Amino acid sequence: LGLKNSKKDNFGEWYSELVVASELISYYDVSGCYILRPWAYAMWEVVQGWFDKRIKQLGVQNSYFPLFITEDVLNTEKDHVEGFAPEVAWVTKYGNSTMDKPIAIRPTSETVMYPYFAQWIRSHRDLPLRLNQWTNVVRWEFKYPTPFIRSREFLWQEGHTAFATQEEAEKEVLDILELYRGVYEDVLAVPVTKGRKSKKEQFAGAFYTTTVEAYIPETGRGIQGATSHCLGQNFSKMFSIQFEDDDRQKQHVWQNSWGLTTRSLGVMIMTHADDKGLVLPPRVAPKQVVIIPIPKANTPPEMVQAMMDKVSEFTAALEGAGVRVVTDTRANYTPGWKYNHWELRGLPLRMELGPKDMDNKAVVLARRDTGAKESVSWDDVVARVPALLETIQADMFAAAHARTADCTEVCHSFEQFMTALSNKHMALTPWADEEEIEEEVKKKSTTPDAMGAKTLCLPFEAPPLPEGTKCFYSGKPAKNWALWGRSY
Ligand SMILES: O=C(C[C@H]1NCCC[C@H]1O)Cn1cnc2c(c1=O)CCCC2
Ligand SMILES: [Mg+2]
Repeated sequence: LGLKNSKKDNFGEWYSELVVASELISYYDVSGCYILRPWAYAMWEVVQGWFDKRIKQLGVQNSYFPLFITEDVLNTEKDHVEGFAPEVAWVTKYGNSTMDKPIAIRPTSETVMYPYFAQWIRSHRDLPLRLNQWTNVVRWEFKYPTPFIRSREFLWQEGHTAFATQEEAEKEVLDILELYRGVYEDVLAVPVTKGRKSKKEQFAGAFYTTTVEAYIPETGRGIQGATSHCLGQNFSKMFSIQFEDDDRQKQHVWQNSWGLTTRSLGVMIMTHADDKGLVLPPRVAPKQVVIIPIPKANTPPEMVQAMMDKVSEFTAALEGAGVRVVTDTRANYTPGWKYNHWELRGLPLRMELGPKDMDNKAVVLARRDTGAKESVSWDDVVARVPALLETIQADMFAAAHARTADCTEVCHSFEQFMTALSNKHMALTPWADEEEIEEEVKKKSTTPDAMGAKTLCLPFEAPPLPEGTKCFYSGKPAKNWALWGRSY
């Protein structure tokens, strides 16, 4: 029952125990792979539903491309793949036979899709082409696997779009990035920073990469939430994806690709969960209210029946109001046991209905995020519950935002930078925007028990940069601001 061994200050153990005890995850016998149990999958479906609805409003269509990639097609784009080659998983056998050529399992689908983009796109009338797919991908990662955060197979969506002009492509990059901000801040109640990745940190195949970055205060590590890349014409030149413009001139299309994964659920869990278990933001909670009748030993049978009728009545009324309800009327468990059970699973609200409440024609609502309890008369329940759920959503975001805001220090020297890291904070610094600086800082900030810091992003919203401001590290004229941190 509940979390036996660890508290959130013992973060790694706490997280691993929590995701299993709350029945989100089961460990699987292929290392780095996890089972997403219904409580987790239901949350992924909420994220999918929210994002899918909005990309369709933008004109994106879903499709499905094969899982397998031939070797020569995967290698079409040498430098985009060679850095990642060790992570690619291959099929070499079927039955007792050996494939004459091994086939790769998709780690991402640029090379799967783009030969067909080249076939389908002939004229500017075929543009824009905007496809998305909801799939699994496999990357044989060597870094420490962590449920949701890093696994060898994960679920994601990958958007792949093609436009006639740079302007259209660049506008979409930011439209999608705004949707990713919405997934994190409006659904998962997780604050993120929008920005561009540095040349060193960006996807090698991209023209530039934009990102939403989250932060885990307990570990002092940043984490990439989702990416929206402008690919420019890099891939269209490689795959000869051309269209004829009005003057019958052949032009290479401008492309984007963008992805969000099940990692988003792990970030939400790490951000909000506590020592009693999950704390789910109402918008992502598979169930938002658990109704628990509490008959006493001496409660007359007719009142017990009245209680149960009330439970059914509130369930129907709240579901009619769009609230996701579960009831716990199991006779063989104590109220305390039930409270633990549903707190561990993170339900935002508990509705208690005891004999006193029956006499007062009221219920008690208990918030999971603050523990606050309030008595609500029966007539007000159907109005109060949705309103309280919205309040909980907003309060959870505000609390997480406050925690993260305290975790960023503006630094003008390497000493201040190292102090920020030792405080498990992120460092926002003016810098000369040179890759050598990132390499040196990463080396110098690596300690025996902590990895080096890297640039998480160049934030779109940054302080002013007055003429003459110096790079925190090199002392050279600063070109822009960078947000640095240790990261996942
Ligand atoms: O996946 C991308 C780019 C792009 N893929 C589509 C979704 C958005 C965005 O992440 C980058 N990338 C990361 N990781 C790998 C590859 C890779 O291209 C290819 C080989 C295996 C590992
Ligand atoms: Mg990777």
